[in-house]
Amino acid sequence: MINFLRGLPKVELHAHLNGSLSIESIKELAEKVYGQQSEEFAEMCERFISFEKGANLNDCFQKFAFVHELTSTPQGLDYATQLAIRDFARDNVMYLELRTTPKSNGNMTRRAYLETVISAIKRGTKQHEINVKLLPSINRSEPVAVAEETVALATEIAQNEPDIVVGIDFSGNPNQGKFSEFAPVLETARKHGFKLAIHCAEIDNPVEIREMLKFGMSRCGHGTYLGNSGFAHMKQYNIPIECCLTSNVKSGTVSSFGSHHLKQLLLADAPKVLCTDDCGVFDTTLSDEFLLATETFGLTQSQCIDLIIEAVQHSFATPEEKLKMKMQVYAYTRRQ
Ligand SMILES: CNc1ncnc2c1ncn2[C@@H]1O[C@H](COP(=O)(O)O)[C@@H](O)[C@H]1O
Ligand SMILES: [Zn+2]
Repeated sequence: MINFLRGLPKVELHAHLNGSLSIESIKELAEKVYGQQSEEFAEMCERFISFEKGANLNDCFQKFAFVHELTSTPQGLDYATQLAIRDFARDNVMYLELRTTPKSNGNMTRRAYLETVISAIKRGTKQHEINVKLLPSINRSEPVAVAEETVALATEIAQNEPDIVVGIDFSGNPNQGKFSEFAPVLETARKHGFKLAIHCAEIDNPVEIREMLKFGMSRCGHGTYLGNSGFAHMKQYNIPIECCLTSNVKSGTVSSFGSHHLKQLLLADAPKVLCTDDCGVFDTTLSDEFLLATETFGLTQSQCIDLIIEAVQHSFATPEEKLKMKMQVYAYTRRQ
């Protein structure tokens, strides 16, 4: 099964750039940024991917600082983006929607951050057989003014790069920030033609979940606490839930793989896509996530193919790109 899954051309719709670097790539990046690496750095890498029993989401969010340090210069960010694309391409991901929060610091502005990532995407897609889109992220734990700047920049840059900048992601620590305060800027993004991928119901917050469902979205990140009525809503409006099994279990929002809500979504025939979230932090790959789904829920090879086709449908790709992806999947299945 694992060889079939590794070879299968896959679609990754939920991947945060700074969370997606494998340990090997982090080491490569550190070599590039800092030069020769110490034993201490190797130990930090081990700590980065190890989770204490009972770890929670807040613990996860602390981990990102480690990578953010390495991507705090244009050179580091450029290299990190290329490495992330290479890692996904090596796992036979044919289409990737990468999301990342533009950050400003003494080395670069948010505009420079986005331009650096886009330039790396353009080179990465020439070097590897992969199509990559970008969803600039709004981090809910930052001020609304930052979100406004991100959406304004995304809107401007998308005029020159309409094939790359296709949507906006709403993410960050769900214990912080209020969705209602970000709704106006997300509405502006939607009016400018961006698709919205919103982290929704990653924790149990019924008031916010209601607000988000009313607001609407193109895709829902996690959806863990939507409950049966929420799942029915998503099915009615054809909004897929981006399921990230390892992320949810390691961050403690789901207690075990067997109790993951993917099971209910499969039973209800509700829209769903399998994703990694942060394959670096959670030490996984998209192929591993599919393997987990086959082992936990008994999915067959043909059901895995159906899930890829479902992801193609829910991607923010053009109709031509979607057709090309389907042909690639069918060509692979014919060779099996
Ligand atoms: C585990 N579940 C999650 N829930 C919510 N937001 C998450 C997340 N995992 C990652 N992020 C968001 O992505 C950022 C890292 O990538 P970028 O620096 O943007 O490339 C994190 O700082 C957080 O804002
Ligand atoms: Zn996420």
